[in-house]
Amino acid sequence: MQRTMLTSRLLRQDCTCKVARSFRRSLATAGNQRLPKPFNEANLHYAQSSPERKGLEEALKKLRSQLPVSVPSIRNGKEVASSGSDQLSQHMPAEHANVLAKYTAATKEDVSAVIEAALKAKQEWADMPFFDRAAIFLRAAELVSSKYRFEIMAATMLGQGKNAWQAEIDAAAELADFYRFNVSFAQDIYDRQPTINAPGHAGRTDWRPLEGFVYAISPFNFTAIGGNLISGPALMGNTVVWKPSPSSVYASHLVYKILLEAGLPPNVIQIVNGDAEMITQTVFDHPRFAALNFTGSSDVFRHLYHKAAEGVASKKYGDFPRMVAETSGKNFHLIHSSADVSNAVKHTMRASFEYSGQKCSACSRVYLAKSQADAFLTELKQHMSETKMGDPEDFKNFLGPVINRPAFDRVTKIIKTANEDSRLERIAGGNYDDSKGYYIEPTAYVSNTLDHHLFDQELFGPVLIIYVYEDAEFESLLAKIDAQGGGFALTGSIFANDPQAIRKAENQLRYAAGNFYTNCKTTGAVIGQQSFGGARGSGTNDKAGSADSLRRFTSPRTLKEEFNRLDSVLYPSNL
Ligand SMILES: NC(=O)c1ccc[n+]([C@@H]2O[C@H](COP(=O)([O-])OP(=O)(O)OC[C@H]3O[C@@H](n4cnc5c(N)ncnc54)[C@H](O)[C@@H]3O)[C@@H](O)[C@H]2O)c1
Ligand SMILES: N[C@@H](CCC=O)C(=O)O
Repeated sequence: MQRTMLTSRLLRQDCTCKVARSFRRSLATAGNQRLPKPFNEANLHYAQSSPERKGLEEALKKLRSQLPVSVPSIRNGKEVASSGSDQLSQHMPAEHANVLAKYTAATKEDVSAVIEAALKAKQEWADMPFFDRAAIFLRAAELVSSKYRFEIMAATMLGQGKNAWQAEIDAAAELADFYRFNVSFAQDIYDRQPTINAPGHAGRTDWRPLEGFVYAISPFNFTAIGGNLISGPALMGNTVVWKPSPSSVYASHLVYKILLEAGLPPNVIQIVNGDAEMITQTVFDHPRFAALNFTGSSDVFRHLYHKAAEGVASKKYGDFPRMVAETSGKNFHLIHSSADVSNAVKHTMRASFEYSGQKCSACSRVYLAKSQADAFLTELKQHMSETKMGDPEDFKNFLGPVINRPAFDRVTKIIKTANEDSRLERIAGGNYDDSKGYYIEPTAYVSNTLDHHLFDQELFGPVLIIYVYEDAEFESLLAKIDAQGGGFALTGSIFANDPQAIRKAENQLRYAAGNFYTNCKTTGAVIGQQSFGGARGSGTNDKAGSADSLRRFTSPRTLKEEFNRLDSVLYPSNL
């Protein structure tokens, strides 16, 4: 009897608590909520004896002491230990004999189960108030920029071969920026509501998530890009299946772990590693495949577009899947006769050789005015001979290795062929060494002709090709710059002090770059300041780091309600 009374008291209490909780929730959600204004994470500088350098060194030491780390698969929010014969490894580009991480390849059955789990998780996630969804990503931004800053940077340095500065601007700052700014971009979209209603009418827009699941595929070269490809669609209420690059498995796992710690419910985002073709085929065979969010090379995207188009043609999918992609570039610096040469050289050094040219935005073709050529080339050669290359953990090194064996073989083959090419004069670099890591010297050639295939090929390594033009040919050159570049149109810069030259370049190169810069380099777009992406062969130009990109992961529903009744079938003109 006593027990029954106690139980019913507890039940009543529980009930009261639930009511109180739901009352609090309804109080908390009454009124329009304004999320905090986003801000760019301030960069730490890692100067000698700085606390951040010490913190990073400790994180690197700790990670080294744990190698190889085991990356578990996470299913239903729980870790499944790596095991069995389907084990794969992520090697370190600076020490290719060493394994950074071991992980398990997903089977076809795993991928199917992950898709079903994503579809199951979807309703509850989409129903969660936006404020609560956003709070998870804002919390994650804080975890990235504080508790996990050095850990995720260390993973990016050892795994993807970035030095401290490159890891800082990517895995710490840009990742936190993506989370904070995406929240504000999502808010902008939800705020888009009809502003005009006829008397007695009310209209609304319901920014629905897509009907189905989103598939995200990320490249190796930016830890932050993976974080963005998944967080944008998820913020808009979608669930996401994520296939990271095999060369960034460990850093991607940390990105995911941080999101789970920040409160992301199980299965809202799930990682599948392994055979890219099989995983993608399994995804594309599913009728609820709703969107691809891809960053990587143009050729891979073309292949994926083709596959998805086959599914569209055979009416496999409920919706026309959204295809969102940021891909390759063949980016240019155009140096005008009025340019500040020394400034142009320094920007070119950074744009072409930072992170060994492995940025989609890297400058890999330069058009140089003849009157500036001596000064430009002399200073460029000097910087190239002084620049230090080596272990990314050594803070003095400006550039490190390229990512893996295929990248090393591809770029060194380009160099070997170029070294033999009588149309090209090698002005610096040209050596390479893969005895320990995949190291390629910063290399530059001056071409005596504009009609060289190196002006049309994405190199994705520390190799630059330069053409010296007659100052008087500036205007006719613009058409050539526009026409070459391998059909890509990602980033480009003009260096000039003559406003007419800047205006002409800006106008005539309107479609040659999605991000066009004046007197600064082609790399280094900052989230919230320069949204990023290009058209032509460089992608769908939905602009990473903008509301436009998040908008692609919604399917708006228009609602209208009338408050008056209709009194007649006939129009006034019928009477
Ligand atoms: N425009 C941008 O914002 C941007 C940013 C970063 C990188 N990139 C581009 O990415 C490339 C470098 O990155 P990468 O080497 O990781 O590119 P990649 O195209 O080789 O790989 C990108 C992703 O696609 C996957 N993939 C490869 N083949 C596949 C297939 N057949 N089916 C399904 N998935 C497949 C990879 O596993 C990886 O996850 C460069 O071309 C660079 O310009 C572009
Ligand atoms: N958004 C980066 C490039 C990302 C591609 O690799 C930049 O602007 O440099």
